[in-house]
Amino acid sequence: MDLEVENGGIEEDRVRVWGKSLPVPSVQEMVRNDSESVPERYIQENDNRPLNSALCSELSEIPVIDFSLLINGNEDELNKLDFACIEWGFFQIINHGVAEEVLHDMKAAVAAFFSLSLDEKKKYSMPENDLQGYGQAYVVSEEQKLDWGDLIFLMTSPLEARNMKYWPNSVPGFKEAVDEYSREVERVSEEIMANMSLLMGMDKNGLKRLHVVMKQSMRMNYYPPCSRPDLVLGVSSHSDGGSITILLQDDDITGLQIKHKGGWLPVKPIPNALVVNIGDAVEAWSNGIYKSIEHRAVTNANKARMSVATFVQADEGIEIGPVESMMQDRPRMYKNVKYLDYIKHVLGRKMDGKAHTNFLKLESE
Ligand SMILES: O=C(O)CCC(=O)C(=O)O
Ligand SMILES: [Fe+2]
Repeated sequence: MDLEVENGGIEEDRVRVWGKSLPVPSVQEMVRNDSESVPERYIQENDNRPLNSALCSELSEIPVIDFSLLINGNEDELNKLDFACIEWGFFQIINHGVAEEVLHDMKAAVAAFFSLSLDEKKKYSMPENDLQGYGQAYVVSEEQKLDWGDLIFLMTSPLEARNMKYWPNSVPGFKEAVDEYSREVERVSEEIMANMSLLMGMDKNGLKRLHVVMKQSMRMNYYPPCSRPDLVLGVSSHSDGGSITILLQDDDITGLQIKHKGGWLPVKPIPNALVVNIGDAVEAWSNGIYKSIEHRAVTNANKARMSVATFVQADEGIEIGPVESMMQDRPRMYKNVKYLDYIKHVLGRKMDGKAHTNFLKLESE
């Protein structure tokens, strides 16, 4: 089906690949009406069920980076960041300077949105030809397994990328809370990328320059409790296609799991910390030294969980591939491709219900 869109060029392409999602029921509403049933469409194939896939044999925690030490040029902390990006692809940051109140207001804004009536939430529904709004992403067939969660996806930066018709103005303080959090996450993500740039043999602005435009979007997730958490996934396994992702999650409910040493490892929340992970673009720029790790979210029988994933992404018009400084003593492992083509590839596979592959990798050809 060809979509009629008014935007030209890249925007049109993006809408074309992104905009095919079928409408699906709200999981939150389903659970409100009947908290026991788990419809067939949500029951994962055997191998993907939370308890059937191997858990990581090590009982370890992802690295914790002290952001205040990092930005003050502490050498040990910089080395810790390097280790985290190489061995884990995931870490938590503490002492990041984002005020507790800002984190609290952001979570409260998301909670307030999801507590609106269904009719009210539907005013911000994601239409077929857009990726922004309230709903579920990448649903293309009646057979496809569905995630046990609802979401609202918003472009947050640059300002001209925002489409305010999807911003729930019936939630008092929503815009202010997102604005403030967005600015803070931008500061934090720029500092992290500045330090990664140094580690990758560039100057501090290396990664920022490669982005041309630093784009930021937020996926706000709401996972209702599930009577059979052993059968469903809040978000099925994926890696993030952007540069880095910053995740804000509930302090007291574990849901995120990451692939580590061949098994799934739960990430235990640290109150007021932020979880950071490497996306496919940084993996490619770093020539595969930094890893974009598969992750998923599981549910539980008792409590709803919320999270906000903030994606930092480069302009779709750029070309991505390993930077020179990462190919000095290592052969090229990734090819150069237009970032837009990469996004199309990733989304195309999602739309076809296929497993994710990082087609930038030369060995995977
Ligand atoms: O909710 C979570 O813990 C993970 C969310 C996530 O991976 C995403 O939105 O990309
Ligand atoms: Fe993710």
